[in-house]
Amino acid sequence: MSKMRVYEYAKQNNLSSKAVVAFLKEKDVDVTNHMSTISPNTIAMLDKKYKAQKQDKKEAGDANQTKTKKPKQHVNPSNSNHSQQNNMKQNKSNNQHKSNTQHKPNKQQQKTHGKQIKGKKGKSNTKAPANQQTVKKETPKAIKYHGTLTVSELADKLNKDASEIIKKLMFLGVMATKNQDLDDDSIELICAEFDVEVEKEIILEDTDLDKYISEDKPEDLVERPAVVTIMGHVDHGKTTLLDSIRHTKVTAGEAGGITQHIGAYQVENDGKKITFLDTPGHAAFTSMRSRGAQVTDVAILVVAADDGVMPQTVEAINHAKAAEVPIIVAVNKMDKEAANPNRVMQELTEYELVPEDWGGDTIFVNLSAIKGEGIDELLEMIVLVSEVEELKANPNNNAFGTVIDAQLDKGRGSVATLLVQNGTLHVGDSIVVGNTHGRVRAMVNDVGQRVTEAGPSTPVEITGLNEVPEAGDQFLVFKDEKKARQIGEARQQKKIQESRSEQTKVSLDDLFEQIKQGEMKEINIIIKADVQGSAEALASSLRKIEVEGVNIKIIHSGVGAITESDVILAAASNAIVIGFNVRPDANAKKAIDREKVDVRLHRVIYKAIEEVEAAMKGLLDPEYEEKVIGQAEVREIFKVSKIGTIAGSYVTDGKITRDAGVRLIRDGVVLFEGEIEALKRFKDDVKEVAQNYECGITIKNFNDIKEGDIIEAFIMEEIKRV
Ligand SMILES: Nc1nc2c(ncn2[C@@H]2O[C@H](COP(=O)(O)OP(=O)(O)OP(=O)(O)O)[C@@H](O)[C@H]2O)c(=O)[nH]1
Repeated sequence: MSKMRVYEYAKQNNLSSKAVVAFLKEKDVDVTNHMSTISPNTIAMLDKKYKAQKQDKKEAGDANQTKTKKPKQHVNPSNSNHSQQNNMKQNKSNNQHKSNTQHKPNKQQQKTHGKQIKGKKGKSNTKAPANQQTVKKETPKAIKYHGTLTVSELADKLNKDASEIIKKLMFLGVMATKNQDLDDDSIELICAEFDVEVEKEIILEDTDLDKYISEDKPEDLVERPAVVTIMGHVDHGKTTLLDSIRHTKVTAGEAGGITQHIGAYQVENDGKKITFLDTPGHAAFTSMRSRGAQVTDVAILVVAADDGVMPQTVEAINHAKAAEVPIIVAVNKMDKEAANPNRVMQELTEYELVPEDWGGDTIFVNLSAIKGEGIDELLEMIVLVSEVEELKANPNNNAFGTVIDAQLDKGRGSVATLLVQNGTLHVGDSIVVGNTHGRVRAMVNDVGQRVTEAGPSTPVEITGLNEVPEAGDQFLVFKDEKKARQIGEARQQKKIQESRSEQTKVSLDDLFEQIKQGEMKEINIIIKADVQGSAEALASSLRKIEVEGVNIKIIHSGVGAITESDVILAAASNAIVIGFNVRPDANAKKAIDREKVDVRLHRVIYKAIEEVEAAMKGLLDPEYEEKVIGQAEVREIFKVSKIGTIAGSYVTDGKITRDAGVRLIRDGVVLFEGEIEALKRFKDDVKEVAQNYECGITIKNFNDIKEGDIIEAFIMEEIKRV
């Protein structure tokens, strides 16, 4: 038992600090006020007094609870008299066991409690005075809540101890901690246990943009252009392809042929438009998706014909698959001598991308981005796929969509490229964008022309927002300017609040809880390993783990360090990353912190498997390792009859802390291992003593200390898995 302050003890035991201080003073313990520190001995003394009392309190409390549970009994005089008598009887008999000195502060405490009750409820005279200290607050008849409640929040509402709720939950077969959210059913069950009516208030989130999106009737929907993202391995030609498409297809003569880079552009093929997002690569694609924005309809996977499938090719495939976006394979650099499109096709079959000629359904287009060959065919195929996908929108609705890019321009202020996903955006529209708002002042299209409106799948750069939104933010137009302002401001507020309460992603430690609560039936895992063989071995062993009702889904596996892109994919897909003989690189480490992604590093396959399996079964205990934090040399011994042996010591190394574990070492042999009872500098209790300082140490339940002994202090540290 370590030391604590009076108020801590009082709080833990539901007592008033005043009563505790009074009692201790009476016992000649040196305390002045609620901030005074009390030693383990004193705590033991207090326990002796109050824990015994608590038992009484509990019994009396139980009797009382029955009363409050059934309100009818309240008004039944014979009943209440009966219980009064009962309680009085109990109290009397309890007091008989106590000495006079104990009796006194007891009374004083009753008085304080009595006052509180009177002040709050004004009902104290309906209860027996001797019983007042045992009555906490009454159980309410009904409670209301919205959203969710944690165990301790529910306890507060019911005027109960969290432990009582935890106990009830245990009986219901649910293991819960104080800070755990309860689902509606559990809240209802617990309240039923206490005879409390419960009502969940549904508060509509006024800040949710979805709430304001009006549904379109099927007859109002018309075809819209596909939005395409180009992905692939480094240097396989993504940028060249984007440029090539733009130059061959952007209508000549528009804005003098000068193209603007606004983050997206549109081309026309056979009278059909296609929108290309201008940031190639899957990181941007997935970071948008992780923010809830699904903008891409079709993914073009660029694979260099002379290089074949490379690690980022695989990543891109997995990112597109995770987003359930159809993939068209563009086999690039066909002009090169070493081009081998068959090899590319062969390699991609492993990833379930099988060309139609080989019995699959993936479209492959051979091209040379640099020469502009095969571009037309690619565009045709995109149109084909988008027709199959039946991409539609209602141009007559209020516009909504996603921010593609945004920045602060010295002259123009906040400048944002928006992709309209539904409706039509007009100059002058009142708009909420992410957590900011404003009025569309001016709109410029992808070829630098000023426009007054932009329909579905059109990218436009707008000015007029109060602040700079973020890529991936959603926007929505409001007819009413005031409403837009209100919602924009409310969202800003909400964002501030949310950034305070940390977002949590799946972690192995709470996996079991989530599985149990039915939140998750599938566990997404990303594997990174040093060699392909181990990645495969790990993946296949993980897939074999069988825990009822849960599936493991390997959404990506690859060779090499854990990268930022892996982490972003994990965050977007609520996945856990397992690193086998690899480490996160610097950017990935930052992303892990930022995105709160659970990353587990292993060197032995079966350990990784065991860990996931254990987590799935809810057995994941934190692992601890011992860390020696300091040593002290015993220089003098004081024997005090009440306390035992005090070792006057000198800290030779590190530090000694009051809550550390200690070992007594004599001539290199460990004689005893235990806890510190008291750590003092002169007369004061201290939390820690640093190197080169003297101190007095008493060891709990151990007095055989001699001069020259070494006291070693150690702590148990949880092993960080990352
Ligand atoms: N021969 C040939 N070279 C090409 C072709 N397409 C791209 N390249 C060349 O390949 C190199 C890489 O092309 P990029 O378009 O920059 O590749 P990327 O995929 O955008 O690369 P990152 O932006 O680094 O990811 C450049 O030197 C291009 O000129 C092609 O069709 N044929």
